[in-house]
Amino acid sequence: MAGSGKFFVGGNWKCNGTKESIAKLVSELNSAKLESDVDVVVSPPFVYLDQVIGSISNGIEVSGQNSWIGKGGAFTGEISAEQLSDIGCKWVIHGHSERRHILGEANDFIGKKSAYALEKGLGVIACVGEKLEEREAGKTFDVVFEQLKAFAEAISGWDNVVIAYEPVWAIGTGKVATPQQAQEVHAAIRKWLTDNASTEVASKTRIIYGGSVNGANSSELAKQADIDGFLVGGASLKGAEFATIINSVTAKKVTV
Ligand SMILES: O=C[C@H](O)COP(=O)(O)O
Repeated sequence: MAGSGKFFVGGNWKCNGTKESIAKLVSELNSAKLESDVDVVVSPPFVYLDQVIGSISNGIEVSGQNSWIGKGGAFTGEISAEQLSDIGCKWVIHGHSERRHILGEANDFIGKKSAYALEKGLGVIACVGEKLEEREAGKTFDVVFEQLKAFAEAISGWDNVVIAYEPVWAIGTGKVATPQQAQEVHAAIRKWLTDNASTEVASKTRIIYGGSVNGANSSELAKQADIDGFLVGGASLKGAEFATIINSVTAKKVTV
């Protein structure tokens, strides 16, 4: 079963940029010619969210890169879902491998954060993906399903959730998963959704790929039946290249 949701492309700017470089990137994105049938979301560092929200156009929405597990208060260094919403963010990224593996965020903690953000009206980009040693040990599906289960146990439904499959070995390494490797896991995630949620959820939920996506490989990846878009890191910092990735939806239209 292929996905039926609108193509979705996220740009995760991670901990990059200055006021000046971000103004330039936003201006490139505002003037880019983008296909209309794509949901486009960019995720700047927290300190630049307001700048981007106040200047971005072209139908592009804005996401936080993280949010706190519950209501705000005495949690130094954290940002609450309410605060993201208050300044005009529509989305938040949870479960990114850099937070799982560098900052030690655990499955159940991530699931709870997502549940809270969804309750507060944000869409969640829910990231899953295996490390190289897990892939080599034949554990890719076990790891990914365990991560999905933690989201499923915490949230009350998959509406407003986009699942990002990001194999850790492909992130920022230039080592992209082949279209077949990505398709295999995306199809397995969709089957998991059929078995653990419903056929309708499986069909509607966007499953996007992340890990060294660029303007040269996005079309081949987009042609895969179960790849409904991308979560892009490095290449989303270049306006023209990010536009090429967004517009790779045209490769999808030819094949479906
Ligand atoms: O969130 C985005 C991913 O971590 C991919 O990053 P990358 O495109 O730089 O490999």
